[in-house]
Amino acid sequence: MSPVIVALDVPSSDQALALVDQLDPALCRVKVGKELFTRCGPEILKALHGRGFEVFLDLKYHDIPNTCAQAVLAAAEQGVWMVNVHASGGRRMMEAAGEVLEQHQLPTRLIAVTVLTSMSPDDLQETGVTRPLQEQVLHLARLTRDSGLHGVVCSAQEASILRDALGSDFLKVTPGIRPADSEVGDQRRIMTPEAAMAAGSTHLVIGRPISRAADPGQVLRDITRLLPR
Ligand SMILES: O=C(O)c1cc(=O)[nH]c(=O)n1[C@@H]1O[C@H](COP(=O)(O)O)[C@@H](O)[C@H]1O
Repeated sequence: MSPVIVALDVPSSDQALALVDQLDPALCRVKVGKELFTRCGPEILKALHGRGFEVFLDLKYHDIPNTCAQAVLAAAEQGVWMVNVHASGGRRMMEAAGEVLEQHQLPTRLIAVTVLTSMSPDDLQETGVTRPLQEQVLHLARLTRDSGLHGVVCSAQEASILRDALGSDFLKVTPGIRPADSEVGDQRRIMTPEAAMAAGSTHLVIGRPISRAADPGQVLRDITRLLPR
């Protein structure tokens, strides 16, 4: 299966479906995030599943353990392939979320966001975290692994450090992917698709470079061609 996950960051179901109709489910999974889900709700998941796509529901839950676990359960019961929480919610929150999936024998992959790829070292410092950014990512990734989750969201710039520390099987889902000629936008820790795979990313989240392209299907095929088989 392809490591590419296309972020469907568009404001309507019609736009999301028009976009995925240009994508081949053999070449990517898709990600539904806060904008699309808040506007369209679970119906969009059904529509994407019906078109043969595996879905990463990216709502980045961060709440008390019970609330977070029940939200993860609600997501998994809709058949999504992957769901995420914020690692900064802590061990008890992550353990509760993992346990509820186990109790219900649901196969959904559960991962945790370490430090958002839009954050620079200065942005992180400003939140009161004083250790270097890569150390904070590693710290939260260890906590995530020790809490029993399947992997993390991090930037590809940290992927090799996490691969060395936590192994290749621990998922490293990396947004902030930018093909050489594309706009950086609000991302701060970026890498090209091929460099990210070489660094140890297991999955590449790609949004605007595909969704805002004149021919999203062609950009996806071009990226796929650059990746190891
Ligand atoms: O959890 C995520 O998917 C996520 C975490 C993170 O640290 N950075 C990040 O960009 N994302 C998501 O990944 C996507 C990146 O989109 P583009 O910047 O358009 O490629 C967006 O949908 C973000 O919400």
